Amino acid sequence: MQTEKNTKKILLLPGDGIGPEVFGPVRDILEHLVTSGHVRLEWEEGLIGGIATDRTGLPLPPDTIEKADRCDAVLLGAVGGPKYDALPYEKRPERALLGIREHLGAFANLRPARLFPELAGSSTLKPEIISDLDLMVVRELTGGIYFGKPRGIVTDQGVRRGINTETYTEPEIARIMRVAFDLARTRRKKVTSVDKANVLESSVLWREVAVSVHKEYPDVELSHMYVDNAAMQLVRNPKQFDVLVTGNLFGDILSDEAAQLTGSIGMLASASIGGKTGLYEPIHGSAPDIAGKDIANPLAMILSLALLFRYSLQREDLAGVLEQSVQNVLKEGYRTTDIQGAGTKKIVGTREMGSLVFHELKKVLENSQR
Ligand SMILES: NC(=O)c1ccc[n+]([C@@H]2O[C@H](COP(=O)([O-])OP(=O)(O)OC[C@H]3O[C@@H](n4cnc5c(N)ncnc54)[C@H](O)[C@@H]3O)[C@@H](O)[C@H]2O)c1
Ligand SMILES: CC(C)[C@H](C(=O)O)[C@@H](O)C(=O)O
Ligand SMILES: [Mg+2]
Repeated sequence: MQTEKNTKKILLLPGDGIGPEVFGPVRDILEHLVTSGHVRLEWEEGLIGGIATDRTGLPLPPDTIEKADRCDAVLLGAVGGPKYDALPYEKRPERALLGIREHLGAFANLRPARLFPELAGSSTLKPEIISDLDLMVVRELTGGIYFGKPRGIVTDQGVRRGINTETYTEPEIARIMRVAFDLARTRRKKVTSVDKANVLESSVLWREVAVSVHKEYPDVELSHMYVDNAAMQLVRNPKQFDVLVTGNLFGDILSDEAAQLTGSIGMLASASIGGKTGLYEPIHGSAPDIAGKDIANPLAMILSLALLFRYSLQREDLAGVLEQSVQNVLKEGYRTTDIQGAGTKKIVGTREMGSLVFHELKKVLENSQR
């Protein structure tokens, strides 16, 4: 095990709904890693989303931005909820999420869909379709229709019109392509670029830039797929994919689909990198339908912390320890309700699952020191 020379700092933003619930084990894990001397780390907490609006009037208060700016990485739970759905766009919790991604310059969102073998019987897909699944969705995160202008709702001669703009510049496409090709080099060397180039000019440019950046990566295979076909292929034969690179909106949709291949959306972590500070969050939302019931799956949150160790703190060893701890708990047959299926020995709640992983982590660390 390595130890850190300098103390690193991370910002914890639990957010709304199940966010604070799935965050439960995070502090215990961090505390233990620090007190046992495995990492030199400090953390502070901040407000984001609906809870920030409730307490400060703003979904992304300046205090949160200031804290993020002094940190090496940000770990976020989830934002949003029905209470805030009627707010104007600028005040909505989701706006804060886009705001912090944009502020940090975190343009490359990595969403790894890897099936733990123990969960082959938990997905709604047949085990033979998903066994050994290991694909990476690389989603462009700070551009596209999420940020394009003009946007808004205007009234034209008494008729209301909602407007959003899908727009990508050549440099925006080139940099996300490089992230995808670089990642593919560490994997199975296959990139599938997903677009809608049969209809959208932004996708025509996307494809052209993909082809041109590919010339720097002759050792990586590049193919193109229309997004409607990609959505179908993901459930027909997902193992054909290694790295899928796509724009903001397509990536949002395809990654929820990919999550279900791994058993549940409660399993899929994400890393948003490329800017000054990495942002780590599960891909799921605040799940108002199950919030407060102690049934949410905390594993995507814990696996997001693993990604933080991997990509922002360069601690592959600790990322591996966390992933191993999750796997060991699954191997013992513990499941939250969303991943119950073949191999389940006991259904546990959010808190119990978190504490099982925490105790397993202590064991894995002890064994690694022997
Ligand atoms: N990154 C984020 O903060 C983020 C992401 C997506 C949605 N949202 C927001 O969350 C709110 C709810 O959105 P939604 O319902 O479309 O998406 P959601 O991801 O919150 O929930 C979708 C479904 O998945 C289930 N689910 C989600 N996470 C789970 C977990 N960890 N364990 C078990 N089941 C889980 C939920 O119960 C629900 O049935 C909205 O306000 C939305 O804008 C936030
Ligand atoms: C809540 C929403 C703004 C967000 C997105 O669309 O990026 C979410 O769905 C996600 O996948 O992180
Ligand atoms: Mg989403």
